[in-house]
Amino acid sequence: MPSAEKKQPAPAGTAAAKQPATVAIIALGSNMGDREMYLRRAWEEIEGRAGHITKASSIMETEAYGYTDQDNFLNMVLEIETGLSPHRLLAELLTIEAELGRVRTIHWGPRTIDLDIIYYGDQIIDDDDLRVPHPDLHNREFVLRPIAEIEPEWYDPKRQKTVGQMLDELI
Ligand SMILES: Nc1ncnc2c1ncn2[C@@H]1O[C@H](COP(=O)(O)OP(=O)(O)OP(=O)(O)O)[C@@H](O)[C@H]1O
Ligand SMILES: Nc1nc2c(c(=O)[nH]1)N=C(CO)CN2
Repeated sequence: MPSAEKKQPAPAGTAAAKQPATVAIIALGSNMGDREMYLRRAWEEIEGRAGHITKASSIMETEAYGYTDQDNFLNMVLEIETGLSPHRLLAELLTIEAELGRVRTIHWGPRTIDLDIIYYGDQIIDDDDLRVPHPDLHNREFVLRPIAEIEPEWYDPKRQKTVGQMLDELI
């Protein structure tokens, strides 16, 4: 896996010095209202409070997966370097979703913005409130394709395959 864990210490005295940065992949999706605006706002908020964005995929229009009777999504992924723990990162993403007006109604239903942690370095987390790598990512072209664009060799520690391999198997 390329550069998933960055161990070099941050300069002493900075906030980031408390914990070495970890490279994480965040998936963004929107299918309500001004979808591009929601992606842009989420991007700005992630940079401001979740970590430093190091790579961004292109924005892709995708048909709804799962609950299909809803509008098309715009999807993309961001690669970030973050000093936050996985649960702190999740808490920040949930706050951003709430601030951008997301209301949970239908499972897998329409949303102004959905933010998922797909990978957090090479960690495997199986808690009630946080599962990483995302448990359904291998079935989701709208997740695999944008990651493959920026990190095709990213190695999935659970499925023991690269993102590129999983995408090839899905399509
Ligand atoms: N990897 C993860 N990233 C984001 N949320 C997660 C993750 N694993 C578990 N969760 C939990 O999922 C909860 C509900 O998520 P959400 O409503 O966005 O699900 P969903 O988007 O409808 O479905 P899916 O997670 O399959 O895309 C969150 O409050 C969070 O606690
Ligand atoms: N195309 C697409 N379909 C979805 C998406 C999404 O982001 N894109 N998110 C879902 C719930 O997380 C359910 N279905």
